[in-house]
Amino acid sequence: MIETYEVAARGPLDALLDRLSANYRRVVVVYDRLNSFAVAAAARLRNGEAFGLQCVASSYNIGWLDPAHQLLREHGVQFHPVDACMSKEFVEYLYRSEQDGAVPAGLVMNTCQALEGEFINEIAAHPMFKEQKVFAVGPLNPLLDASARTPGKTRHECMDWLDKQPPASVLYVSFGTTSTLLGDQVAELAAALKGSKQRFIWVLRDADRADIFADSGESRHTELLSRFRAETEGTGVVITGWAPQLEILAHGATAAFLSHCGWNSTMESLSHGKPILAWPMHSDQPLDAELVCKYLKAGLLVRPWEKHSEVIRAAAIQEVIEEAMISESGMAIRQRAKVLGEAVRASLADGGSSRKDLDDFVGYITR
Ligand SMILES: O=c1ccn([C@@H]2O[C@H](COP(=O)(O)OP(=O)(O)O[C@H]3O[C@H](CO)[C@@H](O)[C@H](O)[C@H]3O)[C@@H](O)[C@H]2O)c(=O)[nH]1
Repeated sequence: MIETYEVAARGPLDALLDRLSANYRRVVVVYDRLNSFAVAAAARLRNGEAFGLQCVASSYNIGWLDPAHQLLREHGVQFHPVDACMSKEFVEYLYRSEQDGAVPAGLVMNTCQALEGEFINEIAAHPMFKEQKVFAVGPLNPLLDASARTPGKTRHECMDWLDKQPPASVLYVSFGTTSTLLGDQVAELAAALKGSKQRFIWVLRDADRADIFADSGESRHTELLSRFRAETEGTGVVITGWAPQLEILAHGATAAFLSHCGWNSTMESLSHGKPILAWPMHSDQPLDAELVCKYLKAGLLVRPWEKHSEVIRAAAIQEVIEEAMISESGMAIRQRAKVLGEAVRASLADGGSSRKDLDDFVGYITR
């Protein structure tokens, strides 16, 4: 399917770049690294250059290049073989696009020194990237303040509920846009949330198909949901549509995030100082979970990758929720995430490393 998209996208991209190239001194193409065909499209122009936008962790790059890299080993961070975490077709596509020969001018990465300094510096010095400029400009997500009101926008009703909860008391649960939990696993997670007696917001959605804003979890779980909502009324909220994730993570009542560890969710959570209960599903997520829990020490593993084909029982999930929300070790992890959150924010402020890299990037492309 991705090949079909690529074939269809090449023509319109070439046409757009030709138009821009004729009218501007320089054309800079910032492309998602999955769209590496954009490198050749930029190279065709007399005045074009391409920068890969890296939407995954730079430690994932390191693991991809050398799964037994010292930086990973030193911290007990495990890089699981890529073909154990992704479909064979997708891995083949990634290798093919890596080998198509075209080299971009550089990389713009959604990460920052405060979280991944050692890995970023290692990438910048790596022979594979030595001809390229590397800029770590993350987080790319907006940083919201704790009152979490986006001016001019209608607030999601869960935010009014969150306003009424005590500070740092709510667990936010979401698995991003590409995962669907088995019915049995949904039931176990529901039992764990109820059993833990902790406040929660649970985004129960299936993987996106066409419309990302569509309600995608309600119908499959009607029976369970009506019972669960009645049993947990006042303690939690279930959302089956699109949740205002950033606002929830920024809110002062939110204590922690039970997450699949997609890189955007990981950055969004840490940049708002919230620890992660890590439940990786596929791709880069197992490494992100290891990075957060073992390297950054700002999370707890709910499900180690080795158990990804098993249904995790309620008791095991509940144990991790309780550890994160009410134990002393959980408090230490929450405190660590808070400190990291402040460091991430400082990266974007005047004098911060991401601010400098962004200024350098803009300086370079406008030279
Ligand atoms: O109800 C929802 C669900 C999601 N989001 C947002 O959607 C994004 C989800 O991104 P991410 O956490 O990275 O998860 P995925 O959608 O699963 O991301 C895919 O792409 C990422 C890289 O871009 C990879 O790291 C992941 O493994 C891959 O699954 C985030 O910005 C969330 O804030 C919402 O705002 N509301």
